[in-house]
Amino acid sequence: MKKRRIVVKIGSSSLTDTCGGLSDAMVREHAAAIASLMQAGHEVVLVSSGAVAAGFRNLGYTSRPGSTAGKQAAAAVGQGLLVQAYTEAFRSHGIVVAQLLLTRQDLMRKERFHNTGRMLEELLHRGALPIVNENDSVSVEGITFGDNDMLSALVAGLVHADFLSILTDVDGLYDGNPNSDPEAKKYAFIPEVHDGLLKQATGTGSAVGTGGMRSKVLAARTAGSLGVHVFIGTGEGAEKLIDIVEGRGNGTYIGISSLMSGKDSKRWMALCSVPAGSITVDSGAARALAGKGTSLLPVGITSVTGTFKQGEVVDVLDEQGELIGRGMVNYPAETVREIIGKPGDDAMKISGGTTPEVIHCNRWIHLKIKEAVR
Ligand SMILES: Nc1ncnc2c1ncn2[C@@H]1O[C@H](COP(=O)(O)OP(=O)(O)O)[C@@H](O)[C@H]1O
Ligand SMILES: N[C@@H](CCC(=O)OP(=O)(O)O)C(=O)O
Repeated sequence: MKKRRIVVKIGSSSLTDTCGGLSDAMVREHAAAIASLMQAGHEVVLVSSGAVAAGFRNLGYTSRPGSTAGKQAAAAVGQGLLVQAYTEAFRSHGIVVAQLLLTRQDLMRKERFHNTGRMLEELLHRGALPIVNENDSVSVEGITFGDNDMLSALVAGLVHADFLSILTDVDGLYDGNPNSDPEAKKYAFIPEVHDGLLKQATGTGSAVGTGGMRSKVLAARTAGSLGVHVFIGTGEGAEKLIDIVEGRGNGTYIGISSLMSGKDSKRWMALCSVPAGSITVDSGAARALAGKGTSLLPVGITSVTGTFKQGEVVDVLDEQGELIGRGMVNYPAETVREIIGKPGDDAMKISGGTTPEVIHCNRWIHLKIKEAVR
């Protein structure tokens, strides 16, 4: 499996109950899921909310405080509790955690932006798990990130992440708030965020969260513009994040339309198959394959690696060696080598086959991940 850089955002509602206070069981479950991702070779940055929700009860509030001073005071208590809980939960997986509290100004100034990026790179390089939150206690009203959904999108852009997984208490984006509208229908895939979606996603959230679904959709739009694909939803158990990254998540995928909206075989080809080799194509073929309904012909192929058999899946690379898609081949590697660059009729004579197509368009998936790959 390709090693990816993944930002995981966990909302307050997925860490605490409505009365406030951290749920150790929830923290441990998230930690186990993140540990599985890291053990699979992925790099992870965690953006975790929960400081205000974890702290308000200890200060005598009966619900999440509304005032700025109340929120700042609750966060000052809760942030320590939050990181302590994560430190202990990750210790059992042998993972060192690092706390990073950011203010809007840290990303607004170019030098501080790059400095923050370099520090995150160093932590990732050392195998640590950065845990990011807004520095609520000192953030100045009016110049905050607004919510951690937007912070997670900006962090994903900052570290050039491939993927942002926003974990929340609802199993995806619906065309209305499912908590108040039982008829609301869920979106499985959304190619890109348009204004209509923003109207359907309200700012009404859980008792402990901020921003509701609207802030997640806005964050997904920002992440998309930074080349990061997004998942919004939920999951259970230690494998939930692996499932999400591999396309089996319980939620909504945004910005991976060509990757995810195909038939099951295409999804498998894109996400789970192990390519048996690769075929490099010239720029004309690369452009054609990006369009709809085009098959790969020998004339566009420039080189072949591996010893794949007929029916196996191969990576298709452009002239720069970037992955542009995957397909199931009609011919084994040795035959493809013989027909490289040949027109269709010649290719069929040489191969003895009934079709000139090396990969038929029905067995091809264009992976629009180029812009998201570091
Ligand atoms: N269109 C929608 N689809 C799904 N959930 C929605 C929608 N509109 C509003 N919501 C609400 O958004 C909530 C999640 O937001 P929030 O409480 O801020 O979560 P978190 O604490 O994880 O950031 C859901 O519990 C749901 O009530
Ligand atoms: N920085 C705040 C989180 C604010 C926020 O966006 O919360 P949420 O909607 O639960 O992700 C905290 O730690 O409480």
